[in-house]
Amino acid sequence: MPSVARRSHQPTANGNDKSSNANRNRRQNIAQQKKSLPIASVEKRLIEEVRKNDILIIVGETGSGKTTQIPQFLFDAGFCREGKVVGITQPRRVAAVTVAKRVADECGVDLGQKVGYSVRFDDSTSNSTRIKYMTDGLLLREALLDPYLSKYSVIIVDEAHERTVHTDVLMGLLKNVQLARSNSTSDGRHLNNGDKNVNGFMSLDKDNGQNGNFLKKDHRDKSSPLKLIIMSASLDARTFSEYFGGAKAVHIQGRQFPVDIFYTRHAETDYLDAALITIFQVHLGEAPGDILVFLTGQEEIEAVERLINERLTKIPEGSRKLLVVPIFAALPSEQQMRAFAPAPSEFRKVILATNIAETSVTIPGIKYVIDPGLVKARSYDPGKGMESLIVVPTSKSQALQRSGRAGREGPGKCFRLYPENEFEKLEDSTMPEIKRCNLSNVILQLKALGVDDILGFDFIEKPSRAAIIKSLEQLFLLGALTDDCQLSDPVGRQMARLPLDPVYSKALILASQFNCLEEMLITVAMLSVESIFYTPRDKYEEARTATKCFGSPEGDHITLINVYRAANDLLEKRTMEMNKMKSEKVLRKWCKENFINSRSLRHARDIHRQIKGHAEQMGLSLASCGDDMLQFRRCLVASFFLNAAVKQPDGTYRALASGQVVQIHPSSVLFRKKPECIIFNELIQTNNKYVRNLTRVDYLWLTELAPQFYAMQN
Ligand SMILES: Nc1ncnc2c1ncn2[C@@H]1O[C@H](COP(=O)(O)OP(=O)(O)OP(=O)(O)O)[C@@H](O)[C@H]1O
Repeated sequence: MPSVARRSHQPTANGNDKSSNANRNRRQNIAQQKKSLPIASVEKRLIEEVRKNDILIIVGETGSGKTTQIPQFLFDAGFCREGKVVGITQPRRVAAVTVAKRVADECGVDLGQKVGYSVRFDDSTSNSTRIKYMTDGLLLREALLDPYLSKYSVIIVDEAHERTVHTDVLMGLLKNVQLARSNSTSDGRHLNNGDKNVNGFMSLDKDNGQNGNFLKKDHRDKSSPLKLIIMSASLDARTFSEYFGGAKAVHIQGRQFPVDIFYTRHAETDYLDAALITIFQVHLGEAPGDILVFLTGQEEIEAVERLINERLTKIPEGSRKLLVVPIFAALPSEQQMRAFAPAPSEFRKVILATNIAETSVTIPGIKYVIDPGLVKARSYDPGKGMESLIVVPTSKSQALQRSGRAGREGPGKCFRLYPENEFEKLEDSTMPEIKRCNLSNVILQLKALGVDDILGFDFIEKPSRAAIIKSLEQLFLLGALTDDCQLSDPVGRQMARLPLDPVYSKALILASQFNCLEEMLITVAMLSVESIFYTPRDKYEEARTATKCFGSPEGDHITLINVYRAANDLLEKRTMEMNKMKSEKVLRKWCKENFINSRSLRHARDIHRQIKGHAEQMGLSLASCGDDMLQFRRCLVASFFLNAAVKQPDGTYRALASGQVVQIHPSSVLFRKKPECIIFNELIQTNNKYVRNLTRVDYLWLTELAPQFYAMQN
């Protein structure tokens, strides 16, 4: 294939010719690539299977072309006639966005037209969108407004092996939607459940409610059953097949390019150091090609980023051309996209990623994967009602997915930083998230969908009874459920509409009554990001002095508000004279001087903008309590009363709801002050149990502001 560069030496009439040639070349390349994918040769047979089976399970190697090609096959086979849409869910937004971009490109259309994506807070679809990529959580939200998911002819649940809590709930929901749609009469009435429901539900929108809405839409007739496809590279097809009553499973053979797997001889004692050494070994010893390293979280990624940059200064100048690009969930989308952009040609790119880059995505240029074999996972103790994040070994299927990120454009190599016999000991697949997380959010959504009997819901794997009951209890205490376990109106309904954890949703609703919504919006945004303060070990004292000016004697919540407002003031003062780029620069400089993590702050500002929009839409009163922070602290108690702790004689604290003994984390502004009673937002479990993000409160406020819990206790 002649390269664009070579062509540019030839005389051309004008620049347009050049770019149209380049475009033509690109299109030919893409067409060629599509044809060479293993899946291309089975298009016809796959479509036949979809026609014959209402539920189909597809298992095919990573990179075989499932995610990008199958939706296009379905489109070409007529599944999008009469305005119908093929929907593809992904566990992660970054996958939904990047795959949609790629498929739009392959189809030669603008993103948002025939091909689009929709993720929380970001919608790139239009009336003409026929192939729609989205997160599983988003499809669940859509079901609140359109219980029959009537615009979809096919829904593909991709990367089902990840078993996110949303995927699992979606599975139960889709099973019922499919049944309801195949049992609908031509006037749209559902035969089994009378007028009322699919999952037993009514729509969230009141005037969209029980009887009216779905009877009007004539496309929910018998002629439009919903096709379901469950897809992954590393799926235990039997579990899914059994769940869907013996659904057919097909396997797509073949992968595009080989990936050689390497293991260490012995277990590594320091996996970060091992990762660092491997990065430099690849950089200095292997053929060109970018590197993807899997780490467990933002802090770790940022630490490794610094270490790489430090080490780079110590190697010969000619070998320094290594560009480090981080990618993790809390990074704003534009910054995440930097990982997908090519590095300048003289550089090798090393991407430091969490498991958000583990499935579905193709990062162009990646030839080497470095996998320490660890992941940060949620863990939940229903007895104590506490959720925490812990670092655990990956499963075999995660390891497979990770190595599958290489070998997509050519042969690749994967370096697993553990011995081969350790691999054999790994679990085959990850424990479903639904079995290890707080279920309040899921239950709130199911309730909003009208599912009354949560314990009886057809989960693919049931969460424990104790976890369900604990979460029902929490929702009741938050006022989201009535005495007879129905969604309360308006509080429960409002909470279900906010795309936040239920306690945070409740905090916003209460804050509008306490006249401190402005402060609470900032607090929730700042609490939603990882580590606002950044304290390098070698500059500990300097950092403490710099951040002192934001510190509030009342605690960390107000301290966070102070930081946010100081940044805002700075930007407001300068915006008049500066364009956006300059103001970003100023903010970055200010953050650096004040030991604030500028990425986290930007992310918090982004979240703030979005949740403020939701609060406005819901008509919540956007007042500020001004200097009267007492109101705000009282509101914290009314919202987060389940996280209250009191000081014990030995200086430790007892968390009142769970009875656990905890300590104040050294990063808190109240670390030395040790007030009598506190409200906290986070529990971290290391050798000790630490609470972080806390505020001093009055013990008596607990019974006054949360009598539903504390009056019962006394
Ligand atoms: N953005 C992209 N740039 C270049 N090539 C791409 C891009 N996206 C996909 N491809 C090509 O298409 C192939 C198929 O990708 P696709 O995501 O459809 O595979 P998959 O079978 O769904 O893989 P996985 O199970 O890993 O999600 C990739 O291996 C790669 O060669």
